[in-house]
Amino acid sequence: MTVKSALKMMKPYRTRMMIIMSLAVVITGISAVTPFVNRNMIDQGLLQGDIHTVMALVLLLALLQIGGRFVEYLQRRQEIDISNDLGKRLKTEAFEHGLKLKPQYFKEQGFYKRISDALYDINKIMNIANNSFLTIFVVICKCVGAMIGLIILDWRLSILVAAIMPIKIWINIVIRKRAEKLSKQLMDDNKQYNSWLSNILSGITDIKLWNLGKKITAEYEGHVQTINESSKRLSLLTEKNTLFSDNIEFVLMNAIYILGAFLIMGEQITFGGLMAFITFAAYVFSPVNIIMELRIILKQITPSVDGLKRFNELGEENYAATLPLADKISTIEFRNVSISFGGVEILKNLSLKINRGEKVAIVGDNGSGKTSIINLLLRLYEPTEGEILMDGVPVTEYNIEDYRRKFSVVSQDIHLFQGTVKDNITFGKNADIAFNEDHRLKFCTETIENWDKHYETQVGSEGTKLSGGERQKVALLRALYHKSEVLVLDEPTSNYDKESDDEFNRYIQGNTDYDFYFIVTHRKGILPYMDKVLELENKSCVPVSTQ
Ligand SMILES: Nc1ncnc2c1ncn2[C@@H]1O[C@H](COP(=O)(O)OP(=O)(O)OP(=O)(O)O)[C@@H](O)[C@H]1O
Repeated sequence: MTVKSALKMMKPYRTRMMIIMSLAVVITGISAVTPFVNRNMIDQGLLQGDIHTVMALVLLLALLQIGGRFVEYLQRRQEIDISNDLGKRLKTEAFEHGLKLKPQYFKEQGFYKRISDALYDINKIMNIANNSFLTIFVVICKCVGAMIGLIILDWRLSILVAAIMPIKIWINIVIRKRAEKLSKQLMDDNKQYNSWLSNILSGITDIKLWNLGKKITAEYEGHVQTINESSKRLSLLTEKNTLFSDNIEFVLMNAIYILGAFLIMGEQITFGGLMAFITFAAYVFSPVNIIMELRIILKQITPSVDGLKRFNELGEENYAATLPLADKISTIEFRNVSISFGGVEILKNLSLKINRGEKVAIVGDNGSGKTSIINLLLRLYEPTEGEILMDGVPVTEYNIEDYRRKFSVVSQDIHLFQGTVKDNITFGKNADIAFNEDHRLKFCTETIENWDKHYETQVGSEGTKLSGGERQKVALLRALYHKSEVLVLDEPTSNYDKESDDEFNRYIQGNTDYDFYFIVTHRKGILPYMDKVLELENKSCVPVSTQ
């Protein structure tokens, strides 16, 4: 993360940052003053047997301590607010960016994996904020304050304290390098686990049917074990850092005692001065330790910062275009369109032109590329070569949301969201469902009206409470409810019973609600009602008779 991008990220929090820094100045003052009060309390109070001075200075020390803690609390509050808000912002932005990504990025890794990887990276980065990254200002101020106090108390002992710093920094550099490597390993382990889990979650039924439970559990255990080992190595590294730092401090303290003893004997420092020095040397060390640990944490998040950067750089679909689409589309054209997957060509040089009012069926063998044509039309796939035009303009020049608004779609793989049938049809619009009056749709609406709760029936997770045919009927009603110009149906009746299929064909036959109809089908009954039937053969389309 560059300093520039970090500063840009913190821009909305300028006021809060100012508050944090002002509070830091107060803490610096308290840190600088406290050692002197402590020394005077010992020299002029304790050693002189002056109880009044002791009482007064102890009270002053208590006030400084309580005041300092309260200021730190106020500061921490600001920090938590910033961290929460920043976390929410980053996650929401990543989620929104994820939704806008070009569909090609979900081919190899599904949406869940892409998003969960990005959210994992954000959580890692936010770790920094939660580990009081902002407090670094305060910590530095505190350290500087205490250092000034120590120098005034005794410059010779202060040199001893300062001499230890390069050793601590050197250890830290070594540990940081290792931390970066281990963090990358932990991140890769977590991402692999996420990928595995997203694949498993969607296959629970098959896991049961094929008795894969034991195998999957063993795989799960393996993933958890790998992650545990990586995080253990990382945690132990932090512990090693603490171990070395503590021992160095221990040696230093003893050196201060010895040098301090000589200084007291030479009457160059008072007893109270030495005690105050030793107590407040810790004021210097604990901030230095925090800063060093933060440097390690910074290294730990480097792979996540890089990962998030790569995610943010993935291209989005065209949401920016302002080129208006005609209210009524006249033509849709595929011009020399080819598409390949992993070097395997599925469609080659496909050209076709559909005019307004035409009903088009696409037929062909399994895997011949019918759904690919639909996905190209819906801009879920991009042609490897050639282009698709709407009213003579390449579709890529239109704003993606405006473009998709032109389509009412029933996909081959229907997804229903958890909720009621009505939720799934209207997407939360509180309007009445008026299909009931359309008699041509009775084959769909009657199915739903026969249920106890009609449109209020719960569909279950991914629509599992409904049968395959019922799901297709709900999906058809959804497409019709959000009526637009182009009706796209990809094997919409593959699970229908014979009667419903016939009714559906009759519905399409008499229907003029849409300007364009694209129907992918293996069922021949609908073909006589189509204006054009295109058969996919040898990676291209050939018109066939509609009879
Ligand atoms: N996202 C993808 N990544 C890789 N290969 C793909 C992808 N989408 C489609 N294919 C491949 O392209 C070919 C055509 O697939 P498509 O779904 O278009 O066929 P289809 O004619 O609709 O088949 P079906 O009648 O079985 O539904 C298949 O061999 C499929 O494996």
